[in-house]
Amino acid sequence: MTRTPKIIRTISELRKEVSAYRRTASEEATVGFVPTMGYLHEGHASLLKRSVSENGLTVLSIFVNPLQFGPNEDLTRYPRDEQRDISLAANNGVDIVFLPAVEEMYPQYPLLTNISVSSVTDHLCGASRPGHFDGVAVVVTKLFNIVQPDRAYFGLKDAQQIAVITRMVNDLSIPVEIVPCPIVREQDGLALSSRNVYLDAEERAQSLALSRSLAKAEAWISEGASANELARLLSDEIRKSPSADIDYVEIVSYPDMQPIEGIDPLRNARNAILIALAVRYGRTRLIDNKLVNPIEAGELVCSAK
Ligand SMILES: Nc1ncnc2c1ncn2[C@@H]1O[C@H](COP(=O)(O)OP(=O)(O)OP(=O)(O)O)[C@@H](O)[C@H]1O
Ligand SMILES: CC(C)(CO)[C@@H](O)C(=O)[O-]
Ligand code: BAL
Repeated sequence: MTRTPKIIRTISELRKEVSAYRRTASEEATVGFVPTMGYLHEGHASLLKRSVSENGLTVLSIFVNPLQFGPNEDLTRYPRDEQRDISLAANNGVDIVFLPAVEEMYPQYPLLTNISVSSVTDHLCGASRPGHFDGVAVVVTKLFNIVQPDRAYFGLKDAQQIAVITRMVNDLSIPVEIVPCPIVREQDGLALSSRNVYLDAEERAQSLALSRSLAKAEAWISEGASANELARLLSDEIRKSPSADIDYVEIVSYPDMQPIEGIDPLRNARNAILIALAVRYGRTRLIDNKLVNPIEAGELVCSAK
């Protein structure tokens, strides 16, 4: 569905548009929201399509949030292409693209307010990117306050992010339903990510080690691997790509994100388990994951509102 979206850069104008929609639309009409950092790809498009199919109004935000980048991370070189993003939004039926400048979002910088979700951030990206999820929690809360959506759509590629946001929304009674959406992959298995553009041809070829190792995980679990053995098998498989620099390979419960203890072999687990990877190729850090027993995970993570 093609539609020319409204391009909005200020909080006040965005609020005005969404209120006008709510005033004129029927009572059951809902607002769907897809927060992103732009440089959109088919993973983002899948979230937009889902929102457009489930809501009367879909708002896409594009904002590279400085609060969630560490001092040595890629904030300044993060890929951007506003015109291409607006075309992708139009091709997917988005009604409003919200494109605030940093000064619009954070007129008083640095902020004096922080939101810190504990425990679910102890491992994986929470441990390897200190402060990252505080920055995500602040910007997502701020965006929720601006857009006031009924539903917000997030990709399971960032599974820990969904766990953090769902817990925050439940803890703080933020009135929004969090909708987790499946990981979209290239045909050869690489999870789509804006950062894939950083990879040179050799790194791109080697990066298949992430999805290849995850594809083997189910067989290793059926064969009786424990969590530690599975982590070792995955790491050995990833290291077959010689430039891989493993940040983490972790097996945790989902969505509480705690190391698996007392379940051996892992195939005896009845609750959802997340197998999560972060691997560097040169200057590019890639993440990927696989949910085991995902039906339980779906029930657990969809509980907000
Ligand atoms: N391959 C994918 N499949 C499904 N959803 C995705 C995929 N990649 C990103 N998303 C989701 O899109 C939303 C916005 O993510 P973001 O703009 O950071 O894109 P990204 O490709 O993950 O970027 P990055 O390379 O910075 O990790 C998040 O909810 C994220 O989980
Ligand atoms: C949710 C988000 C847009 C917040 O900046 C970001 O973390 C992302 O793109 O996943
Ligand atoms: N999708 C994750 C955003 C980040 O890496 O900062």
